[in-house]
Amino acid sequence: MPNTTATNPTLAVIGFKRQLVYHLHFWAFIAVAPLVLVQWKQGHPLLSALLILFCGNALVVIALLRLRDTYFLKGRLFPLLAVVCATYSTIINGHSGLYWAYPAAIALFFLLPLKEAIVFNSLFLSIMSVVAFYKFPEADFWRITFSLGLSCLFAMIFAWLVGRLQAELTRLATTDPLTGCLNRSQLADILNAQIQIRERYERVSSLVLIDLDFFKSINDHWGHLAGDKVLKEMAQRLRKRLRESDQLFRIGGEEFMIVLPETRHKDADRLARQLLTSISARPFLNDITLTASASVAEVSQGETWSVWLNRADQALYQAKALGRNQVVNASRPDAALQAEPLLGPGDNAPDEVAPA
Ligand SMILES: Nc1nc2c(ncn2[C@@H]2O[C@H](COP(=O)(O)OP(=O)(O)OP(=O)(O)O)[C@@H](O)[C@H]2O)c(=O)[nH]1
Repeated sequence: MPNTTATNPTLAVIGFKRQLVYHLHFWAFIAVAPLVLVQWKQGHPLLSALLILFCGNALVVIALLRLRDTYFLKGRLFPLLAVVCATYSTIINGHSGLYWAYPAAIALFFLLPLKEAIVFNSLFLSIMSVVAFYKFPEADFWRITFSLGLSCLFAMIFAWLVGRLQAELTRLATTDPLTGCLNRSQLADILNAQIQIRERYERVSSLVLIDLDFFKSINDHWGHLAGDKVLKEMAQRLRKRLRESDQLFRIGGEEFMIVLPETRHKDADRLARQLLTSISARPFLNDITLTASASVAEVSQGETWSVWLNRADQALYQAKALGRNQVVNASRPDAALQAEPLLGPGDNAPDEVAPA
């Protein structure tokens, strides 16, 4: 099965799950395949048939993962068949069948979503307890119930912690630690999703780029730590004005990007102007007056995410070249001529940045 390096955290998680499914099916097949014959020879054709089903499913999943890098039913058939085989084997074989209940219960936590695995395992544990109660002496019934229950509990704790670790690592890999905004790792995926909505449903999205003006002079004048605090406050001010569905990225030192789903350039342009006003209207850290430049680009038919972003980038460059503290709309070919400066302290030269 392909083991390529993932290009973003989401793909890394998907790759991890595929590897897990592959190894579980592979080693379970190796362990269980000989039992088909053993059970057949011992005169248990039904169990032998169930094991054939289990091995057949494992083989198909292994082949699909090797050849197409995909599998079906989210790997649910494996744990389902495993618990059925283990239960039936315990009923007809006694202790020698019971040994298989332990790996089956643990596999449930590896392959199913946590809540589903807990429900499924509780059911499995109850059935196995009933079987043990009728099949074995009372002391064994208690031993089996507690040891199987403890195995399930350990597996559940492990799966829960791995899930939390995975979520935390994904959060760390996809967000900027300073501002909490998304970083560039998700950029292509999120822009591509908007492009697909545009192509499929003809619903347009826009993106806004915002870059603080003369930010270098803030660092030079007030120090890097103050610069960091300004960036944090900037993200807070932007976030305050955005909807839940909008996505805020920090894509460069003092450059932010906002993806606005289902938003035409006219509305995006209005929002960008309001955002620039919210930046220039009130000093940062109570003292530092700042302006920003922005560009707006509505996604066009047939363009790729990099072309879309590049259009916005060019427009932002124009906004800077035209004197900053303004919005340039990338959708208009004559955007440069129509850019309108905003009122505010942005007319300051870099060395004029001073306490308000
Ligand atoms: N404090 C702080 N500064 C940063 C961070 N990332 C980038 N910078 C600074 O941001 C400044 C960006 O400078 P420039 O690219 O010249 O841009 P600018 O001074 O804003 O000028 P214009 O964009 O042309 O208006 C540099 O001084 C960087 O060191 C950061 O995380 N924290």
